[in-house]
Amino acid sequence: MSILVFIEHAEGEIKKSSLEAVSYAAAMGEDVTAIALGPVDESVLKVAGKAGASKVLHAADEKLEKGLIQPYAKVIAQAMEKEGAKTLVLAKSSLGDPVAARIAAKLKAGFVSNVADLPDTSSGFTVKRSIYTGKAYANVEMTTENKIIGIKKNAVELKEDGGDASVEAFEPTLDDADFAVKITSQDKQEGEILLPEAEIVVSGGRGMKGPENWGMIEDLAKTLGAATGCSKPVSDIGWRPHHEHVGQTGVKVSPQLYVAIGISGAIQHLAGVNSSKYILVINKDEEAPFFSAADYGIVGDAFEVVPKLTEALKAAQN
Ligand SMILES: Cc1cc2nc3c(=O)[nH]c(=O)nc-3n(C[C@H](O)[C@H](O)[C@H](O)COP(=O)(O)OP(=O)(O)OC[C@H]3O[C@@H](n4cnc5c(N)ncnc54)[C@H](O)[C@@H]3O)c2cc1C
Repeated sequence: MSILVFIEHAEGEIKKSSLEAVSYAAAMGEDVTAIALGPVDESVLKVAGKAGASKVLHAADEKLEKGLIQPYAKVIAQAMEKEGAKTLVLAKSSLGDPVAARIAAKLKAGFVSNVADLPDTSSGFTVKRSIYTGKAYANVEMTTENKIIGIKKNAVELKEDGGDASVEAFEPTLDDADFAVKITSQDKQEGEILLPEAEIVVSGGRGMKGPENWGMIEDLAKTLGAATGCSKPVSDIGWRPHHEHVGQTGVKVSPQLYVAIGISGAIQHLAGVNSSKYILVINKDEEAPFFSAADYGIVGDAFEVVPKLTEALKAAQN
């Protein structure tokens, strides 16, 4: 019996969070089949093998190009039935969660999202999910035969030592009613790294004193290939656009590295960043609360530290 993993792709690549989901399923010790929807090159899908999938089902229909909840749920449920898969694993995402909820209703499956560790099967089937914006864990027992597990970003080690997966065309049964809801257009910020997807985020707070000083944040971000973010007051005052505001009431990020510059570390800000793998804090006040959430800290004036850091990184890159 195999585990099915729904993999999302964008701009000709499988999303890293989906590859983490494949690695999670492979670590469960069963054969892993992945499923990808919409047009994408076969060579891209083969990469799922490195993370642990033996096969990728590809429903290449152009109508599945954009992530539509209803048809996606139908296709993935059909794939589960075809493969005899009782477990579906997918990355927790704005697409994955509603698709999973719909499949759960269809297949009478239990669904737990934001899972951060492998299931404990010593007595029953219990998964550990991250709650309270990463501040605590809940153990959840799943008693249904069909199970859906949504994986928290950055919680699982990505396996990269497998071979290529085989790719098999998958022809689902769909009808016009499945496409009753259409995405008519999608606008994306151009030329920037999107904050929610970024692997590295460089954020500035009120300690930056004014918008005229953001050049050094942008320079550091560009050097690191990072997206830029900010604290709420910074966007409230209009120093930075609102879509950069990180925190409880803003964007929640889960990058590999979050660099917080001149941000105090209020609980509402931390709520948006504590899923980051590593946090580096630069603050001139050694008592700033952010230091207790940091993996690395530099106590110093941002106006001295940041240009030196950027310079050193540029020198190291050359
Ligand atoms: C309901 C509610 C929701 C909220 N939601 C959010 C949210 O989503 N996101 C969010 O960010 N906030 C949110 N807030 C606001 C939050 O409580 C804090 O007020 C805010 O995060 C503080 O922003 P800051 O750290 O940029 O500014 P400050 O608290 O003013 O901190 C500035 C920091 O910069 C440091 N500093 C000053 N000069 C320098 C220098 N030269 N070099 C280095 N460091 C320097 C200071 O030591 C200080 O630690 C919310 C508040 C409420 C009540």
